[in-house]
Amino acid sequence: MTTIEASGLCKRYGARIALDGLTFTADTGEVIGLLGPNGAGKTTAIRLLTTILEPTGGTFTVAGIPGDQPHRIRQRIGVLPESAGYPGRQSGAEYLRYAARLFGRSRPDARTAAERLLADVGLSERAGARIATYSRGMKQRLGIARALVNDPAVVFLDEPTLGLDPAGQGEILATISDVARQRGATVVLSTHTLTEVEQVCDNLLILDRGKLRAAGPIAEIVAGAGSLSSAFLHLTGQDSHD
Ligand SMILES: Nc1ncnc2c1ncn2[C@@H]1O[C@H](COP(=O)(O)OP(=O)(O)OP(=O)(O)O)[C@@H](O)[C@H]1O
Repeated sequence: MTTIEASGLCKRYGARIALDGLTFTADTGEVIGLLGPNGAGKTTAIRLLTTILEPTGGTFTVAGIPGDQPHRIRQRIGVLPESAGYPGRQSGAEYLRYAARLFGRSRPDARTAAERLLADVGLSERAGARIATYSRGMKQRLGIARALVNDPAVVFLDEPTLGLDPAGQGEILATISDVARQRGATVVLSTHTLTEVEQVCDNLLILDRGKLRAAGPIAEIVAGAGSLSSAFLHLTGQDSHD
């Protein structure tokens, strides 16, 4: 089932075009990578699809809901923004229980949901510890759990592995795969790390300076270029640094 449809999506800031006609679809259970160098338009695309920004052109639907109904879309999505802040004095369990209550869960339901989500992201053992004592990777996993609290159809993760060591990165990537496979959610993963894309993404969108340079299964994008890094260099003129 198609869960995201974007057609000619544009965002302008005065004379600057941050996103220039993004068109793609994504399906249930798919991890779709949004890849591109700095300034490519990845965060802008995520902000448009999550209804934080309004497009200056084009149309989209998320979870079958048209983009002009942002309140309904927000009920059906989960988001881990690029730089999420956390209340350091709360425990992970308190934070998730509160988030579940915001979505209208009863107190016992919120407790059960928080416990399950903490287990899903491998944080059960630290559930009662203050978030201030969590590592960066643990905070990111808590952020993913927070994004799942309303059982979303589509989850948007903006550079979730930024600043993590390889072990932390691996844990996040495993969590992302689980979200797509076990929950059947669509995951939109923004990154500029090619190895990450190759490990978890089914399909890929390569953006550069606001324009979509390639879209489709990784194997198709790699075909001809020999490797994803060669394809990336060819499409964006930039080295991938990994
Ligand atoms: N509020 C804004 N006002 C003006 N220009 C903006 C604004 N937000 C983004 N831009 C510009 O739009 C372009 C796309 O930015 P965006 O943040 O979407 O890129 P990105 O691919 O997420 O980059 P990064 O990997 O550095 O986060 C950039 O040229 C950026 O400078």
